[in-house]
Amino acid sequence: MDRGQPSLEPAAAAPRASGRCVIAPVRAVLRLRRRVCVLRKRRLLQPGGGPDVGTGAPRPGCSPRAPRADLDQPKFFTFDSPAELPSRTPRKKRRRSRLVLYPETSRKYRPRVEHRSRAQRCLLLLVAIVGFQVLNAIENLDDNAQRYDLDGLEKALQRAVFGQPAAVSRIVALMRDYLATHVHSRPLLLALHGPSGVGKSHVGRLLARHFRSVLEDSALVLQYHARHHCPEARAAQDCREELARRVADVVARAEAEEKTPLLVLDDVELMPRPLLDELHGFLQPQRSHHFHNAIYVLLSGAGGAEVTRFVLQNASRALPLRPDGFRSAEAAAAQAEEDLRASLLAVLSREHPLWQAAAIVPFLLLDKRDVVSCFRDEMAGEGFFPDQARAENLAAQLSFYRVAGREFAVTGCKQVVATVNLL
Ligand SMILES: Nc1ncnc2c1ncn2[C@@H]1O[C@H](COP(=O)(O)OP(=O)(O)OP(=O)(O)O)[C@@H](O)[C@H]1O
Repeated sequence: MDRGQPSLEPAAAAPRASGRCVIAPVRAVLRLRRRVCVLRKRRLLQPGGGPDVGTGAPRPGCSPRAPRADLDQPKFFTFDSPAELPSRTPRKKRRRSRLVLYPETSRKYRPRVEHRSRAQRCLLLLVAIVGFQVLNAIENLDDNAQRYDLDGLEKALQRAVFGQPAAVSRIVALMRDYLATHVHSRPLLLALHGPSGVGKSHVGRLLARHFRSVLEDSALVLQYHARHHCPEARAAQDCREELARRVADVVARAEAEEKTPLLVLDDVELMPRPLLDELHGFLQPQRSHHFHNAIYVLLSGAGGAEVTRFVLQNASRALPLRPDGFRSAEAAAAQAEEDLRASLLAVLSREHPLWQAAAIVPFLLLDKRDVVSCFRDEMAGEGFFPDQARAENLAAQLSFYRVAGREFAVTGCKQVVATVNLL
């Protein structure tokens, strides 16, 4: 740059004495630089002085500490630093934001916006939906338990049925499990088996009464007595068709009302084989789905001999079949009942395949104490004072199996009604 402008001061470039041959050119160069800087600054300060006007940028070679207005400005001290000077150019007026007055208790600043990923939001939504559905399902199940009042049923059975606590618990537990879901792949088939007079029909009647009251439609409860509805004289095929029609009517009606019907079939041991075949057909998966939503209770004396033998063989154990509140006794009773069910299932399955699909509930022999309770209950029902001594006297007239110091009624409470009627 310096060498590019030698013509600005030609006199300075004239040759001098030989001792000064180095200093003279340097001085000339410095003088030239200073001169160029002054000229530039003047040019910058002129109005409309070219494209560089107002940029304020010092050129290379000129002192950065010398602002462009230095020449015209008075030399006195200010607090403005040189760096602040360019900002003195007229600024645009900024609009003041309106002052917002917040109440004392509220937030005075905007909440921080948290950036969450979309996947996280979707996941949260999914969790909320699933949680809502689970709650809804639990509520529906609770509704179902309330609709059929299974707690009430359990209490009623425990109060009215003597000597069969295990059977009552099992019946209610199976019903509770079944009614806990709305959609079923097959009906619930309860098979109550035991000797005569131990309360099978009694339980069947109590169940029918309970379901009639909770379903609020007596047509959704079918009570079929083989002895009465299909006596020996009647053709088995007619009975089969009639049974099929009655069951179809009940399940179709229950489907329309979105309820689970109850079908109690008594004296099943007297049923001709075609009727058992028909019943077996109701359980098949290929049947229309409304046949799957039903509770069948089959009452039968078949297997009664096995139950009697089992009870008498186990009578010497410390109340093995009567869970009277002791944990060990309960465990022993549960195991004994499991064995009994397995042996009954083996016997009954040989008779008909229907029983393989059934939940077997054994009804045990009643002991003397239970028979006395039956007498007292019947006496109270008939308007007599339920005197304990009198009930014991009446019970003593019945026949008992006497094993290991215990007494089991041969005919259970079967003769109780007839005996009390004679009083
Ligand atoms: N465990 C029991 N608790 C209360 N009462 C009972 C019990 N067992 C029988 N009874 C009374 O005896 C009567 C006859 O019993 P139930 O008809 O239930 O016997 P069952 O087991 O069905 O016998 P079967 O197989 O001969 O019909 C009932 O009406 C009931 O009053």
